[in-house]
Amino acid sequence: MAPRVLVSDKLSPTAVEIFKDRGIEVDYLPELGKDKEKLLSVIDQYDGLAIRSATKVTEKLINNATNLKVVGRAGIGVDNVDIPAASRRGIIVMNTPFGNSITTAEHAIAMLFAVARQIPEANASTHDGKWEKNRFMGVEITGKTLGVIGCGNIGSVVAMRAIGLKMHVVAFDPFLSAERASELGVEKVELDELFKRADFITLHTPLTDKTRGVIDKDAIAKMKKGVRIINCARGGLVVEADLVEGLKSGKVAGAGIDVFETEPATENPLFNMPNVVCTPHLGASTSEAQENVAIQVAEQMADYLTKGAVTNAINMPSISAEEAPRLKPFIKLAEVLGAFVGQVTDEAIEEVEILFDGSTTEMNRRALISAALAGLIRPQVADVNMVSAPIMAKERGIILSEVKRDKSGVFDGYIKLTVKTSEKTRTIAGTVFSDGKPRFIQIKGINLDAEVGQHMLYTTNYDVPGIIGLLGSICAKHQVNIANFQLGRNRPGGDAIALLYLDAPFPPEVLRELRATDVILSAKPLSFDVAA
Ligand SMILES: NC(=O)c1ccc[n+]([C@@H]2O[C@H](COP(=O)([O-])OP(=O)(O)OC[C@H]3O[C@@H](n4cnc5c(N)ncnc54)[C@H](O)[C@@H]3O)[C@@H](O)[C@H]2O)c1
Ligand SMILES: O=C(O)CC[C@@H](O)C(=O)O
Repeated sequence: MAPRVLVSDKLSPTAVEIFKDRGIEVDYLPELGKDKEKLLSVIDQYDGLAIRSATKVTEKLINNATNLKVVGRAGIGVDNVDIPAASRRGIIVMNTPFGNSITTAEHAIAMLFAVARQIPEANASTHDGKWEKNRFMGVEITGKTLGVIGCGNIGSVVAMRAIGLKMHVVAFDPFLSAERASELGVEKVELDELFKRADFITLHTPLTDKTRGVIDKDAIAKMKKGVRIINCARGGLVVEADLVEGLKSGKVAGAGIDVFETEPATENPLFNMPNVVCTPHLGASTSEAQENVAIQVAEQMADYLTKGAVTNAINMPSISAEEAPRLKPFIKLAEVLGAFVGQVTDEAIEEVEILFDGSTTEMNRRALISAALAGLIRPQVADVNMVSAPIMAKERGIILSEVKRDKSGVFDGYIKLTVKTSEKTRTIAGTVFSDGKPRFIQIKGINLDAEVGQHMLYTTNYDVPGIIGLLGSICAKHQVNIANFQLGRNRPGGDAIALLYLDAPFPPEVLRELRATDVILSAKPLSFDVAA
């Protein structure tokens, strides 16, 4: 059945065309972004949800979205999506990190000029026929210092434009390297230094616990008298009540505000204050940017829904469309290795080590680790997937480590999983053969070459004569048909294991009989999803 996507915000029609061209059924219902109840009632019909900022992807919506696999944000900020809730449900959240950066940077520069020259108020007054030439005395921006808080994609474009306008740019961004700062021609400073020196301040960080309220009354107190503040990033970065006070006192000479603490902002203390220029979250609103983000989000969502490729996901490692075919069998391998250990483990898992040998070191290891964790946790939590598994592992306090090693054996590469619980340490290794199918190549340190079957029985036993006969006769007595058999041992007379391939799940009463023998140490039925 073709995947179904709902577009619940206003997106360029190109996105709809792309979905259709890629064989995806699409419903374009932009009014649903503002109609929470209706959206809640239909969301279970969709595999994908394409949004801008009006749709709020809340935990409640996610809980109703029983088929949803991907949320695509045509834009940058994903603060309208409950990412932890989506991740717990295994839903990928993607954004389009570059498509509207230039447009938003240009809006910030437009705000800079609008506030420097009071253009909106001068415009309104002139339209009113007042000709108030003396009322609107502006300031030049040439030679002035611009303080950029957050020098990422948008902040750096703003910085470059401002340098072109002959401003001096100081930037505060804990993640800005000295090399990048010098490449951009900005001076990297601490926040207090920026407050002290900037004539204009522009914000370009995400809204996080660290950045919330970065411009408050204490920050304003540290600024130059006559500073002008621009916010085209997120409402909440500026404490609006404190900015109002700063404007009233004359400490702040003007502000350009595109984003608000509460949106849609239909009333706000900043409205109608002198030299406060407000726009209704228009930063990304150019035809070019909207075309870019719509195309990008539709391509990314279609790639995921039709090919399993993951690009620009917030909660999942990327998998390119090119690498997806080669990676897919190894993802399956990592998952079955995890699933094997997960099914034989009854105690709480404390530590997981994933060893990548040879060619697997060059692969997308984050994706492989997520797959191994998903397999490991699934016996306890059925609906875990590669998105939710790393979070669940973290929530369970599992310590995760990764080891990379050059090719060390006969295989081009393999993956080995070591799982430590309070009781014991279990190891299993596997590889993918040229037929694209995963194989177990070592269990408990015992080498073997075993395919993965849908229904299996795993036993540990003493290496004594008669094991095959014993297993065979007990199974035969209960009409359990053995399709195949694999044995392995560490040394003659030492530890041994057996893997039985069965046509149906292993009946519990037969297990009891097997465990009652004095040569079978443990017997665990296993099942694997062997579908490609
Ligand atoms: N107004 C709009 O319509 C509009 C459009 C696009 C983006 N945005 C918003 O603009 C913001 C920036 O977007 P971007 O694409 O440049 O993001 P980005 O991730 O490329 O850049 C953000 C920068 O902020 C920095 N940062 C993080 N924490 C910081 C802190 N505590 N102090 C200082 N810097 C910090 C990061 O290191 C990064 O360099 C986002 O909030 C985004 O949602 C708004
Ligand atoms: O979709 C929009 O208009 C706003 C987008 C913007 O806030 C973003 O974070 O990309």
